[in-house]
Amino acid sequence: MSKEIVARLDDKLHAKRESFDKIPVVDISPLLDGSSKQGVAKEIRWALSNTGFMYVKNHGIPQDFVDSVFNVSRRFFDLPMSQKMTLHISKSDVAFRGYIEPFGENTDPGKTKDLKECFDIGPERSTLEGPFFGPNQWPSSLPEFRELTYGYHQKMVDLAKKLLQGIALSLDLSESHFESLMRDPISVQRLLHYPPQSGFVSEEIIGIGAHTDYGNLAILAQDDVGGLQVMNRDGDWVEGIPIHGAFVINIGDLIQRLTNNVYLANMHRVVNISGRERYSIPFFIDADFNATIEPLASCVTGSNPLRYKPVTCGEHKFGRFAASYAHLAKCNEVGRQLI
Ligand SMILES: O=C(O)CCC(=O)C(=O)O
Ligand SMILES: [Fe+2]
Repeated sequence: MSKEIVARLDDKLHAKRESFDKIPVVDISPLLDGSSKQGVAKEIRWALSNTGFMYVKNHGIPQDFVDSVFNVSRRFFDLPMSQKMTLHISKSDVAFRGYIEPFGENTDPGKTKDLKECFDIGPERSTLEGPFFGPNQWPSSLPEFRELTYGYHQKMVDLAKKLLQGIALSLDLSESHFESLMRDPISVQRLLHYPPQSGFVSEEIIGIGAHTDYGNLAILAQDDVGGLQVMNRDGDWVEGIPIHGAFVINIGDLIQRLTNNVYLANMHRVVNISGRERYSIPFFIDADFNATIEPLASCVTGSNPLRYKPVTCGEHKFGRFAASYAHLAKCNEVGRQLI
């Protein structure tokens, strides 16, 4: 049965479908079980320096657990708006936890309003300690939500640390290179919902505007709806087609800075014209708030001269948050004084 076309895309929103030999799918079991860490590191290097993003499979997170987090996420976003707004991110001060409504965060603020709605969770604290560290907000009407989503967050922290061991090896660093920068890292477990768009769709409003991720690494679980577009190193938009059981891995700004652009933080965006609701579950891991990130000497050469000054993780991340959150626009200066 042919599918009814419900949306027409602005030319600027087209993405091509790359063959999979150009978007590597890396089996990371030899990294996790230690049988061939260097072999996986080699594949990671190829992926991140050529295409710039990759899928990982055999990551050890059971699919039925991922599915149960998708289920509870759907139930959360189905709650009435008035209930979701009681958990609004602005109520968590600068801990940045809770619900973000459509257009509440715009990741390409000069160009695009983001239609997505989100829920953010981070490392649990009993009181506000400073930017990115404070109590989470939990929906009282979904008692299982907390255990499932926070459990998923914990598993993602562990997986991200393993992936960063592989990334360190891929850069000829010791596998523990990132440990001293990540004793108590900033991390965000996010749930996302993208309503479908119909009619004429332009860059002005899409699921999530073009952006790079801010930190070290993102691990993304997506449902089977599709709509993720990733820019490859040639500057072409390509479809990040869902692969059942695999995660999409994106490098964030901090790894781009660390590697002096040897690995690029890919631009990506979401355009959901499938006619279906789309859900995704990205996890972001950064470094410690005060960790200084500067280019590795091994990545600075005659043909690739030094591109970045040192920056602290917290300073970089806060700046990107302040630029993209509607609720922070007015308190940008106030927020900055808290750093
Ligand atoms: O939903 C997706 O597929 C991508 C989400 C994303 O890029 C983000 O939250 O930073
Ligand atoms: Fe992203």
